[in-house]
Amino acid sequence: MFLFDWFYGILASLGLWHKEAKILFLGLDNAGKTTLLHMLKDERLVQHQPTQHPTSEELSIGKIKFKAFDLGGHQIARRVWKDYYAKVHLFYLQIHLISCNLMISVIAIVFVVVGFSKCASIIPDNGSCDYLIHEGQRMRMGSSLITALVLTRSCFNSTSSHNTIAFYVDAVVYLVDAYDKERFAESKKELDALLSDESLANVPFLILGNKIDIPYAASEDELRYHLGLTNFTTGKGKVNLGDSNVRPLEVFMCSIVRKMGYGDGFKWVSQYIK
Ligand SMILES: Nc1nc2c(ncn2[C@@H]2O[C@H](COP(=O)(O)OP(=O)(O)OP(=O)(O)O)[C@@H](O)[C@H]2O)c(=O)[nH]1
Ligand SMILES: [Mg+2]
Repeated sequence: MFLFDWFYGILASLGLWHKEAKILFLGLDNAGKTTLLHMLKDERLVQHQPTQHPTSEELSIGKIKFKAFDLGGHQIARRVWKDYYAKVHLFYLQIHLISCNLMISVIAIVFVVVGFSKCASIIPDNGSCDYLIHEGQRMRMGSSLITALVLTRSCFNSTSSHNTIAFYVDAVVYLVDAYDKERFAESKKELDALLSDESLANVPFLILGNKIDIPYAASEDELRYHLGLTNFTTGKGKVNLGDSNVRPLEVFMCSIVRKMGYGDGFKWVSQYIK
């Protein structure tokens, strides 16, 4: 099978069967992310509803495991993109009960439970608790968290520290609808935000200009120009960027429905996945 061959060939040549590569599929709504994911998964062209919730697919071919994350592209969905690549600040909060008024303690505990209910983990440990808080979730905890901390300060002795780790992303595949010229500026804005995010510094970006089967879709040069990439792409084919500290970035035009173009793109990006 053709798709099997090129996919296996790309990943096998890189030794990716030894690890689970994490690739994010990003881009505006209607760009074709889910269509691509399913085309890679089972080579089927399916009409999808707009993606409401992030999904991931383990693409397992032979011994190769490859995890692709399809994050919806509409405006609300874009807010969670960061949760999938941002550096994670782990807040380490150790709380010891030191006193006090039972009523305040109970209220404090309720607020703590509500406020921290979305935390990554809660590990009871001899009367103290450690809370690991995901940076992306921190904002959403809102007032109950603040109230919890204020209350706990009054009846608990707490110490906190935090350190930063990063979720590792191997590559970003950024899809653009090459026919929808009116939305190039919006697409550029989102792309610029991703490219300037320090959590994604040095992560290879494959930009796919999709839907070139539609007459009057933008050409590659046109797309590069509108995305502001004219002088920023790093070259097709095998380009060794090893010691240069330059982020690999390239534009490939494709038509997912016609099964053309994206294979070259994946082949290109795979050389930069360590
Ligand atoms: N003509 C054409 N249409 C395509 C192509 N790829 C995808 N589409 C169509 O574009 C529309 C949107 O595709 P989706 O894969 O749902 O887009 P998405 O990026 O996942 O969108 P959200 O889930 O809203 O973020 C669908 O109607 C697809 O059939 C292509 O190569 N050519
Ligand atoms: Mg989708």
